[in-house]
Amino acid sequence: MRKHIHIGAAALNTTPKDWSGNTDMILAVIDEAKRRGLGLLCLPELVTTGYGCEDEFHAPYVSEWAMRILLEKIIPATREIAVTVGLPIRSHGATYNAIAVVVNAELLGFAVKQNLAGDGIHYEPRFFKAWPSGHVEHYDFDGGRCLIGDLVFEIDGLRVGFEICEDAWVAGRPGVELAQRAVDVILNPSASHFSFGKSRIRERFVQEGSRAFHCVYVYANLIGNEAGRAIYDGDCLIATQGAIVARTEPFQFQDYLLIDAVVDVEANRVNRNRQASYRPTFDSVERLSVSEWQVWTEAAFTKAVPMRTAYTQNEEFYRAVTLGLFDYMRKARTNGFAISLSGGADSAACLALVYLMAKTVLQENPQHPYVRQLLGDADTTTEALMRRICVCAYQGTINSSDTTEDAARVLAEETGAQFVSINVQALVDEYETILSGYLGRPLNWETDDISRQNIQARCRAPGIWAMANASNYLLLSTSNRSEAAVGYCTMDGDTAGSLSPVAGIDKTFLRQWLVWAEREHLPSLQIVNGLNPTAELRPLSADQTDEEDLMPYPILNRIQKLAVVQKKSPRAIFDCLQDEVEGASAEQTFAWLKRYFSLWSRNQWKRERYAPSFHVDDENLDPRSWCRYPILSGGYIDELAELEAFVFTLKGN
Ligand SMILES: Nc1ncnc2c1ncn2[C@@H]1O[C@H](COP(=O)(O)OP(=O)(O)OC[C@H]2O[C@@H]([n+]3cccc(C(=O)O)c3)[C@H](O)[C@@H]2O)[C@@H](O)[C@H]1O
Ligand SMILES: Nc1ncnc2c1ncn2[C@@H]1O[C@H](COP(=O)(O)OP(=O)(O)OP(=O)(O)O)[C@@H](O)[C@H]1O
Ligand SMILES: NC(=O)CC[C@H](N)C(=O)O
Repeated sequence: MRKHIHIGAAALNTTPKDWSGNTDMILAVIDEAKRRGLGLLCLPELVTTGYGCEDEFHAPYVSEWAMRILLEKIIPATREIAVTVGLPIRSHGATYNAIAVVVNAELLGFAVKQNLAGDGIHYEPRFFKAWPSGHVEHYDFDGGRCLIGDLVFEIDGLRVGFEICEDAWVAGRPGVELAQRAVDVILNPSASHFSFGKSRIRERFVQEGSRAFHCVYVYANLIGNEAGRAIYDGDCLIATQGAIVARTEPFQFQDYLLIDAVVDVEANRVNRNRQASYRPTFDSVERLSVSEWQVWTEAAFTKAVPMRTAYTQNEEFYRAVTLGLFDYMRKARTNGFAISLSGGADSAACLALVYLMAKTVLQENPQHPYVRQLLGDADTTTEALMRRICVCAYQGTINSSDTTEDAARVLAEETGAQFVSINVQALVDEYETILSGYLGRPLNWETDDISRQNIQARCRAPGIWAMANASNYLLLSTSNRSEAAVGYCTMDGDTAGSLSPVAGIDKTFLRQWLVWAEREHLPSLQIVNGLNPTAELRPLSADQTDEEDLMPYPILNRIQKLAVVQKKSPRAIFDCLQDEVEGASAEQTFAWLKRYFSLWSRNQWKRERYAPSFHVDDENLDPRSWCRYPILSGGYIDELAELEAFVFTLKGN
């Protein structure tokens, strides 16, 4: 009875060029799929090499190695199952992003990506060429020949086509053509990074693909922090007749996730048949078929589809970042994290995220091999894990307050992290003496403000670095996106570190997230949440605050969004702010804009030097993954001069 198929999708936590690690996971998930009785399994794109190999895709040996793994390890493991496996393929002197279709230990051919992802954090056109739609040819490999290109694969009468990740995000998606070629199944092997709310977009095109194209639509994504910056949520989906019938629970601390469903292929065929708009394509494309083994199943069971946890944005943030931190820690082969803990919001957020990482992994996968490697067999408490993986240091000067020290200590205690309080004033004095000797005069705050602030910030770097080195920890740099926009940080001071967990998110979000985290997880954040953000670098009597030095954070974030995301000119932003900000005079608005644009353009070099950060939305400022800006530029001098002249006219002069 050729009616139902048992089909699945898997998310894998791959690592670029971890040949044996990736292969072992692929073999394990194929094994599991066979045990569950699946006929067809879809794996993510470029799963053999890892998606994020960057310029290594130019190295001929990388595609050769992936091909060798496919032929020698993966194909022999696919007896009595059909599996799709992503790998780079060389042809016509170029590299293509391809999917091998392997059925019952036989290579049927390769489907190839037709729409490359080249926006945002994606650089695929740098590595790959797009395959021309409708084109098919022969591909010779060591020991064989098969077809490659825009193929429909016929497996035992089941017609299978592909949309490979970005293919499904474009207006002219290949699914339209595939539907006219009467495919029963569209497989979508993806590597689609997390950003806020993105899983709902995926759900929409998967559901809609299955409805409009009258097919079973199967979507497989990566899971985890693959290569450092992008985090994958592990979204896998199966839909038929416009409804989701299986999906993964996202953000899991697992090597792989597997979902499966038994679906009625015939029901889609009946629907297509009755559709007046269906116009079969009588194309000349060769079809491939195998018949020795049955892809069809006798089983016609349906399973209840588990509801996906509906995460709020605050939950999505911590789930993504904690998974990002955990994978970064283990893939960098380190033992944990060091944090210079000030009692302020940014470093507190970093510690809270490490704590939530420890708590979540212990709740959801206490036997994770890396956790066991760190803890041994005995301990399973969050506090025990935190003690093992995290050290925090408060580093006071004469400008530090008791309140911030208290905030830091109490928070560290609640998380279970190791805590030390150090006074770095003696170091500050030494460096002030050196500078004063060089200048030939005593220092004072009127003339030496920036130097004196920065000496303090820089005196905090060596100690915490030393603690990080002593335990093979990663030093977390605590900068947030609002500070990054205006370079409100001391290079080689508070920017010191190897990973910036919160540099992808703005201060306003972080502050409200900390209020949520206080309520849901860490009551001791109450002290932190009661403080006004301050660098505490000037004497306490100066009552320094970030917003006094800069501007209110909501204004800063708004300007940043209008300038960076919407690409508006200073003049256009001036008009927006005048409309939006009640009571702000033209002079005040101009002053904010002048400060923002002068600091933004002056400090691109700082953003270039930030430690790697995680991508969580399309307002990211990371120049290496998202937001390009020249290091040296005109500094908005002409734009601001013109705006200032305009503001002058408003005064009626
Ligand atoms: N294009 C370019 N390429 C390379 N270097 C460039 C440059 N433009 C300027 N520079 C150099 O940049 C240097 C200035 O940068 P840097 O030394 O970092 O110092 P700078 O940006 O001048 O001052 C640091 C600021 O960050 C604030 N801060 C510091 C620490 C913590 C916090 C907090 O929020 O807690 C805030 C502090 O209040 C102050 O406003 C100068 O020596 C200048 O020559
Ligand atoms: N007294 C301190 N002890 C330890 N680290 C400090 C101290 N003061 C500053 N730092 C380090 O410098 C970083 C930058 O300070 P910044 O003021 O930007 O952040 P914060 O203090 O965490 O938050 P907020 O800006 O809300 O006060 C801190 O996150 C922390 O890592
Ligand atoms: N790998 C890809 O093709 C990803 C592109 C797609 N727009 C996404 O972000 O999900």
